[in-house]
Amino acid sequence: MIEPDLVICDVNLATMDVDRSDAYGMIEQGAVMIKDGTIAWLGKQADMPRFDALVTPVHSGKGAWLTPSLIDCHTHILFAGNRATEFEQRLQGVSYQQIAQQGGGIASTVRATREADHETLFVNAKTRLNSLLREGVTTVESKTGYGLDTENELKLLEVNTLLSAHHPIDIHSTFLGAHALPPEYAGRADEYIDIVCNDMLPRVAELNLATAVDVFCENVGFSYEQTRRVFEAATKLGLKVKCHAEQLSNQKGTELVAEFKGLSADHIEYLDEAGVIAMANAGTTAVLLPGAFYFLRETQLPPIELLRKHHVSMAIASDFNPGTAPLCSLRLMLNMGCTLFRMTPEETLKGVTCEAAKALGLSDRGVLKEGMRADIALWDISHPAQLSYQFGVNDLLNLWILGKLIQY
Ligand SMILES: O=C(O)CC[C@@H]1NC(=O)NC1=O
Ligand SMILES: [Fe+3]
Repeated sequence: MIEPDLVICDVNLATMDVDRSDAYGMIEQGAVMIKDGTIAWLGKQADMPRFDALVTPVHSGKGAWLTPSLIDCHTHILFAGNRATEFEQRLQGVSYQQIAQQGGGIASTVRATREADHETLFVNAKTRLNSLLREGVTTVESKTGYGLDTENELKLLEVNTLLSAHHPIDIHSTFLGAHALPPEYAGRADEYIDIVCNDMLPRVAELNLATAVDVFCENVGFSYEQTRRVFEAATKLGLKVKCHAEQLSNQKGTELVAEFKGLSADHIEYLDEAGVIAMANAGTTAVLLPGAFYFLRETQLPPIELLRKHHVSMAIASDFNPGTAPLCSLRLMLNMGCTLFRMTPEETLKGVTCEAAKALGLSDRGVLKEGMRADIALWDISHPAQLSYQFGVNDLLNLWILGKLIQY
């Protein structure tokens, strides 16, 4: 007999377990038993093992739907200031280039972030995490990238450590020192990459402040060769790599991150079939970011059919950032994944659960399965497709992290 800490019954399960033949890994009229923060048993309620109902808390879902809680595998929540005035300028026809020449764009967020202390950055990020928590998000990847010098990039990683200790959401840190060229290195990109590789990365690894390293490989970011240098330095230090790749053009960043068996290639609107095949061969996950596509009014769609053809995992994330995706909602991304990218509701729900876990190199979450973390969401819906179909409806009934009920 199992002695669970909690039993959740009278529910329908969208397990997202690809080993189950039904869509969404569906189990109707199911139940879940939780022990020590993990799933001890799940299945048809009629098959549930005996337990002592007198001592075990039982939560009836009253026929609602249970899924793995959601994972936002690509965010830039660590920053100060905002770019609302730029938003106005762009609506009046001022181009990105003109704004950047005026010292706007990423540079303006870098100035504000460098001036901000730990507390300001913590409070800013906490507010954004609370918004995601209310949508059922319990794991978030948080990138650096607005410090752009050793002191400030480490400051951002220290804030991530504080957030993980003081917020229920599980934070995974990615170092993105190669996000943009800081103004003091204008025209000297190779020298800045020297600093990233020889000063920042060793400190990040020594202090164990990040689990992955990302680079913005783009004609307005860093070159293929500069990206390779960062990946080589990261790999030597035992850090996994991922890449903002093919967002605005094809710089072959995806093939490069695949060469390093990287975790993910992110954005990939301009990806070609050679890049998709490289991802398939390397097991690299595609991270699709419909929020930036929408906010930039991009017209080049990512190659969804090619990703399907070559069985490349597809995750979806918010890319929340002040410049190209000031949209702090993973549920909105579920809807945009279908509406803009023509993905199926099952693909988008996989994109924020099991595939998002894969994009972060995590194998302990994102699926309702025995042995997995009991990170679970209960929804007031009559079918899992409703999670991408409807937006803005308060349909989250309950949220558990490691089997503990979360107030949000
Ligand atoms: O504009 C910003 O602040 C970030 C832009 C953001 N960063 C990146 O690598 N791609 C993006 O869209
Ligand atoms: Fe991004």
